[in-house]
Amino acid sequence: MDFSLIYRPNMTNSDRIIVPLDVPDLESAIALLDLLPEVNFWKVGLELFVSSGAEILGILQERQKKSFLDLKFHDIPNTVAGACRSASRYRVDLLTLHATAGRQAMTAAKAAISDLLSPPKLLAITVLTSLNARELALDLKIPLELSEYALNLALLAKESGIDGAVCSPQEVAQLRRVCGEDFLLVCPGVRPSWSSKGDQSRVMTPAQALKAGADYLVIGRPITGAEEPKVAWAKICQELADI
Ligand SMILES: O=C(O)c1cc(=O)[nH]c(=O)n1[C@@H]1O[C@H](COP(=O)(O)O)[C@@H](O)[C@H]1O
Repeated sequence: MDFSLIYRPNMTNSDRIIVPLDVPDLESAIALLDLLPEVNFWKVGLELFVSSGAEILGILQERQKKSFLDLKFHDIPNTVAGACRSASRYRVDLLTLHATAGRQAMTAAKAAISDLLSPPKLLAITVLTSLNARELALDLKIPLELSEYALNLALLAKESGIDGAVCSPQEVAQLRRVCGEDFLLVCPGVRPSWSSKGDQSRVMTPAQALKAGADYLVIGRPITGAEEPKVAWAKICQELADI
């Protein structure tokens, strides 16, 4: 099913790409912002936040960029709720927590930010895109098909009042069908045909992922690890302009 023309019609397809600042320090992050002024949506994850703190979030705001704070909270309800409230202080657009923290943690997280003027949208991580079906069954002992497990976690998040989910492009069509149009679906695990998978397992190309119903694509190393990041960015935007 092709959802790409139905969803978010006021956005260009390049507005749907989120580039992660997966770098070890603030200087490298600023260098990437300077190199890719075309990118409007950036993700700050564990590597940069742990090394450099929140300063980058202020810089993104000054530059009028959208921001996704991806700290993947996974703890007891009281702690997850407090972390979400603290993170909301940075006025980020998106914030992640793990669906496997459970219903109470997700409900508490939502409640903890509901009185804020413009709270971030909360996204629940379903099944990390680096995992494959074999690892899920043999190592993690999850007795469900991977796609069924991802769907269950997304539905649990939705029932708990969470705004959307992070999932692999391989599950996004099913999640879109079941969770509906208003549930935000963000897909990492996106690889153009000309790039390598690295540690990602469940991948699709940018065009396939958008057509399958993703709202946003997180695309990192194919752009930031390319010899010429600007060229890689332009190539992906061109591929998406053609769908
Ligand atoms: O929450 C995420 O963004 C995330 C969830 C997931 O299941 N898989 C995943 O790769 N990510 C993040 O998405 C980005 C993917 O980067 P690349 O593999 O370089 O494209 C990284 O910053 C990961 O932390």
